[in-house]
Amino acid sequence: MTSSSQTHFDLIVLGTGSAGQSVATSCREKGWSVAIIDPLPFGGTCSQRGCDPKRVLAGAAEIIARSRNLKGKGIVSENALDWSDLMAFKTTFVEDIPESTEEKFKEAGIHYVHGTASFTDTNKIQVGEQELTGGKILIATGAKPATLDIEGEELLMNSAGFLDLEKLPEKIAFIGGGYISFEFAHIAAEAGAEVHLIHNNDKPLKNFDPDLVEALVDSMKKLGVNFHLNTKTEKITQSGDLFVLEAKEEGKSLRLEVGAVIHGAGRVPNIDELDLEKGGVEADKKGVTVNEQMRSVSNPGVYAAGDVSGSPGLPLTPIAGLEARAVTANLLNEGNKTPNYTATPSVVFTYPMLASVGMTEAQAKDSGKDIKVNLFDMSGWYTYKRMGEKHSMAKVILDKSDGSILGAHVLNSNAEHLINYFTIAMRHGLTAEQLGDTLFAYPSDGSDVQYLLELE
Ligand SMILES: Cc1cc2nc3c(=O)[nH]c(=O)nc-3n(C[C@H](O)[C@H](O)[C@H](O)COP(=O)(O)OP(=O)(O)OC[C@H]3O[C@@H](n4cnc5c(N)ncnc54)[C@H](O)[C@@H]3O)c2cc1C
Ligand SMILES: NC(=O)c1ccc[n+]([C@@H]2O[C@H](COP(=O)([O-])OP(=O)(O)OC[C@H]3O[C@@H](n4cnc5c(N)ncnc54)[C@H](O)[C@@H]3O)[C@@H](O)[C@H]2O)c1
Repeated sequence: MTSSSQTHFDLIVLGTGSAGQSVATSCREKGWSVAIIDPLPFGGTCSQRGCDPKRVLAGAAEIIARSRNLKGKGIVSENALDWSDLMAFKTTFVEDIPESTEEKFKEAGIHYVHGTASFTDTNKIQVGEQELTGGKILIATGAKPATLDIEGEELLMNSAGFLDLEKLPEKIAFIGGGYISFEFAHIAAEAGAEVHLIHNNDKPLKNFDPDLVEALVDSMKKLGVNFHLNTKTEKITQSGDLFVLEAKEEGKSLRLEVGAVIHGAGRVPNIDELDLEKGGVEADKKGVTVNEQMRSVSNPGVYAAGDVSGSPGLPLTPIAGLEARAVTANLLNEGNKTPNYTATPSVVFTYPMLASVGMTEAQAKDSGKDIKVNLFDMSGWYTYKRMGEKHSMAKVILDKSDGSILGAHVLNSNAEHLINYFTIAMRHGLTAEQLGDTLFAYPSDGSDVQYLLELE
């Protein structure tokens, strides 16, 4: 580790998440002196408070759903989730991360500081009592739950709180109809809670295909999730151990008494504490304003990557990695690397899973291209029938002029795999004919792909 008296570094990194760690370690490997700062236990959101612990819980919920689908078709046992065992299992994935991340920094000779960083000048960072100067500075401070302007908002539990719940409340409400609420609502419902999902308009999961979202909502309603669309939460109060949520659902009063109200209503770039003005760093509500090389448009010594960057990339882990790799290349070679966002896949880890890559049908229609839309209910197809899946759909959008694949949208147990096949094809320019001509093992999810790609 570098001496604690050192105050100048070739690079100062703010944030130890996917983006920050990647740039810090790569630059250090090339001999740069690097400092990294974070106020929270090192390791960032995805591994400790996001994707990874979430998927451990979702994986168990998936087993329950899968066995229910085959009940009476060979499966007899009534499966059930034990929340505290599941949480203990989840903890095994996250508990070592802060220490192992810190150890990694130590071994690499990266100077690390626990604390909240802020700019004091264009190349100066204050953290606690220390002031550090950086040849270059990377802002990789991620995102945080948006402020909702609801009376009693301080009573909301955020996503990290849900992932740490020691006991699952019997009744639980989620505000927002996006990724977090859908994924957590599914887990909570499979674990036996009464679940309410409150969304402020009639389009939950607004960036996904509406036909497939409708089918997912139908599937979750059958599981017992209560959807409150076009609903405005007005007030949250506490009454003993319970929380009272008062809302207007399509003009009518809604009152819910629940054990927890979870914030799933959007995340915003984490910039409020950075004093960006002192650093001469421009930002807006999308995050730090960067050019195509991820460099601040107002301070050439500053870069941003991941959820905090105001780039066109979605706030997802693979994008944090992609942007970090571009920043590293530009720092090390003073080069001109721009992240290639072509075909960014995204999955909502419910069961069935909902996945998407490329254009939606509406975007493809607006593009003026000559398109073919292949929409299939696949629930009767062998792959899904043998697993007793009632909700299985795919929509693939093709460009008739050159046979290229413009978008793919899938709802079923294999959506995470199918979307990756489409992503490979779209990112590397394979046409529908070429993807359809690929040999996939039979019988597998891949062997269905050819039937989704008909151009005539
Ligand atoms: C519940 C949940 C589930 C998710 N699931 C998925 C998923 O399944 N798939 C997927 O692709 N994405 C998922 N995401 C999104 C994914 O976690 C993020 O896109 C990714 O973690 C962003 O990485 P990052 O490095 O930009 O930021 P982060 O990992 O958030 O790291 C930012 C770090 O900066 C630190 N920081 C903040 N302020 C300061 C400061 N002033 N000074 C120094 N450090 C600071 C923070 O403490 C944090 O550790 C999920 C997110 C959530 C919340
Ligand atoms: N599987 C994944 O990849 C995954 C999972 C979780 C989170 N994430 C990332 O985290 C980000 C944040 O997730 P999220 O689910 O909080 O946000 P989101 O942007 O996906 O959805 C939030 C929804 O809440 C609604 N909303 C906003 N204010 C509301 C209010 N007062 N009442 C009711 N509804 C309201 C909005 O209309 C919006 O559709 C995502 O954009 C995503 O990038 C990804």
